[in-house]
Amino acid sequence: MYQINEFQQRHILDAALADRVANLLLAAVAEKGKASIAVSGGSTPKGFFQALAKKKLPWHAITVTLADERWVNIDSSASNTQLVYENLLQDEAAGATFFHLKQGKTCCEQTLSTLNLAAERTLLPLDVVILGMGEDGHTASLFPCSDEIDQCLALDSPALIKVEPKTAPHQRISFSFAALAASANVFLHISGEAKKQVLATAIAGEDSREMPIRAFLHAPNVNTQIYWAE
Ligand SMILES: O=C(O)[C@H](O)[C@@H](O)[C@H](O)[C@H](O)COP(=O)(O)O
Repeated sequence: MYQINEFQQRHILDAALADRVANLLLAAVAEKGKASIAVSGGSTPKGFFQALAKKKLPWHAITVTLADERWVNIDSSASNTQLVYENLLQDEAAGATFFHLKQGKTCCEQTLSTLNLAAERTLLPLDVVILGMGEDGHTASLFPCSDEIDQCLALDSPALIKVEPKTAPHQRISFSFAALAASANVFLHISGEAKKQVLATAIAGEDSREMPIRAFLHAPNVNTQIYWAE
């Protein structure tokens, strides 16, 4: 399932999404004493990150992580971690805990199993998930071109998996569809006409292996809130 929220300008979307997410995080902390959020990298979320960072929230009780990360050093311009440190873990949000997806020297089985245990212990199920979407219909690092696509979408996959996209650079570590879709609050943040067309194509078809975002749009038990601006 999905709902579409359209905004005329990106900064209005950013403010509205930050308000909504702040309320959800606050409610989760009030209920459980802690909250977790997975955000996406890419070029779209910067303004949203900066708006959310200014919210007065009990950030010390909030864990921030990424829906996916590229296996690159934090000083690389391709690092989503760097993007989050520079734009979200600032201002009020500087007090949040960050759960790193790139831990250990290599992205091997041992690294993944340690990471999965730590995620299970500290942040799953995610209270809030913010997804982006690529023009090929990928979301997080659930890439249609990858050999791991079945594992990306399988309901019994581990929360964190290794993905090697064939049409995008870098080895990735990504939350699986199952782990992301287990969140009660899944958002898809996109902007521009091209993404609107991609969304229309995704909505019109069924095959999630072809466009992984479809898994979030069509699953009856997931209500994906789409935030789109011009
Ligand atoms: O690390 C990443 O690349 C992502 O998390 C990815 O899923 C991203 O959200 C989309 O590719 C959209 O990226 P843009 O916002 O740059 O279009």
